[in-house]
Amino acid sequence: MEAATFSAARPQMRFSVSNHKLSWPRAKSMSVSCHSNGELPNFDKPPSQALGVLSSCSADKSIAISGGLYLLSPAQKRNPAGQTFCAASAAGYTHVENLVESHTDTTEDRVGVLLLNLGGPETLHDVQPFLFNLFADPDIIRLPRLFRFLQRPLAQLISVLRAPKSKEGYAAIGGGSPLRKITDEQADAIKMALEAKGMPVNVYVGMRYWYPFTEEAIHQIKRDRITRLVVLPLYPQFSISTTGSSLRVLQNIFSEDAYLSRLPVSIIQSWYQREGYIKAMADLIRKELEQFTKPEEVMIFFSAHGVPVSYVEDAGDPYKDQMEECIYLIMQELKARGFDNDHTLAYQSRVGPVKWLKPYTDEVLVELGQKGVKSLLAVPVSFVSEHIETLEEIDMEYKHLALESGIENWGRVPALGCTSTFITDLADAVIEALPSAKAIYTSKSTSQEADYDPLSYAIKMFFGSILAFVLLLSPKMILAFRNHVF
Ligand SMILES: C=CC1=C(C)c2cc3[nH]c(cc4nc(cc5[nH]c(cc1n2)c(C)c5CCC(=O)O)C(CCC(=O)O)=C4C)c(C)c3C=C
Ligand SMILES: [Fe+2]
Repeated sequence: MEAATFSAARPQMRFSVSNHKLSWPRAKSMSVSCHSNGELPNFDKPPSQALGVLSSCSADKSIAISGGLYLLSPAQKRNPAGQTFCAASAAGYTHVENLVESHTDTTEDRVGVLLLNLGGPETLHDVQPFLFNLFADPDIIRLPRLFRFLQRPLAQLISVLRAPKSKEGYAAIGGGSPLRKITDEQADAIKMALEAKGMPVNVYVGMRYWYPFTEEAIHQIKRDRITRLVVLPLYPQFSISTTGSSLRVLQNIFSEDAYLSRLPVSIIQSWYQREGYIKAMADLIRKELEQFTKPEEVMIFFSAHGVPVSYVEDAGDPYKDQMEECIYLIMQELKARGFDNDHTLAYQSRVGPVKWLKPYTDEVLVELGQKGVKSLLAVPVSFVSEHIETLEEIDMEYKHLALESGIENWGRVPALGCTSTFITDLADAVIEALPSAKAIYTSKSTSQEADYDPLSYAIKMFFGSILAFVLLLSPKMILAFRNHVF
């Protein structure tokens, strides 16, 4: 097994970021190329300030890259084609081989589109290691720098505590997440839509916490000798915890690789304001509204995945603003079509003992029932595919709660999936972003020494685990982890 080969150098690099906005009072059009002059990456800032600036951060990369691989058996480290995609060191560090060291101007143009998504466990057996990968992500559990060495022991502990509740949820939706299958279908549909528009592309799927991992997708991009790349996260709104986290993985891989650092790349950081997406959402809502006997009396209930309040208030996550803007645009579109329904936004799926964005979906449902609302249409607004949060949490838990609280007529808008207006719009987003793809310039470091010392790592793991157990094994914490919190 190889030890880590990360250098502590901070390369200079440049990513191109596209952001296409519709009319919204607070929205500004943006299409920028950001430059980094060796500053540390700052996903703690809104993307307008921080995204597109991808430079190396040695403190984070061991966690971010290895997070996806820890606990996997050698067999699991292979993609379905049987190729080893990353070699994990004893410490869980990864090293992406330099398969292609350079591409020249004479190379034929081969466009790649990299879809980023969260990933989900495919079987119940995958649930705990999937949860480990999620909680080992420093963009999901944000520990102060001093306590970063606790990230992995904490992730281990929390994933074990959370696994039984998660397994129940996945068991209820057929024993695993449908996210991989749906994302693959979306990838095929985007490829076909782009081909139909005269742009042949290879589309890759890179998941953050389960197969196919982002590292695998990048490996394949290198094998295919892609010459221009568009990165398209499948999250309409940007959050540090979703798109930000996946971009951090890319940042870590790209900063270490000669080929990737020269590859022209364009990142579409968010697309909640795109006309095609807004119209596709309005189409789905209209269709479901018309299923009710009295559509005009239905309250449209937008339910978004929450994030901890500290992300928005302390770290400047634009997620909440973008969510509100997105809902404003959807409602404007519905109004233009003659639908003047009441609507509300609440946040679901909170986990852990911290404050999350309010209002909480479960609390609002009860309040609405008490206020006499009789018909309600739930709209999952932060996802574009069905998964545990829609199929189990909304369709089972929230529906049950709503009916119990006095709501009589319940409906739910399906996730966009492969809806043709939506896929066409994503294809357009790729076409629009491609011209601004820019190479990432990096001053490749000559020093390849690893910042990994097995003894100090073992000592930290040992004491960290003890501390984590002492801190976390209070009855209140365990309860928080086991139930809807963690
Ligand atoms: C916009 C989408 C999402 C945000 C923001 C987000 C933040 C976030 N999530 C957790 C913890 C968990 N998320 C889990 C599943 C899950 N999360 C999203 C999307 C967002 N998460 C999706 C699409 C899924 C489902 C994946 C699938 O299996 O299909 C889970 C596991 C399920 C469970 O046990 O409830 C956890 C845990 C945190 C802590 C967080 C922000 C900090
Ligand atoms: Fe989540």
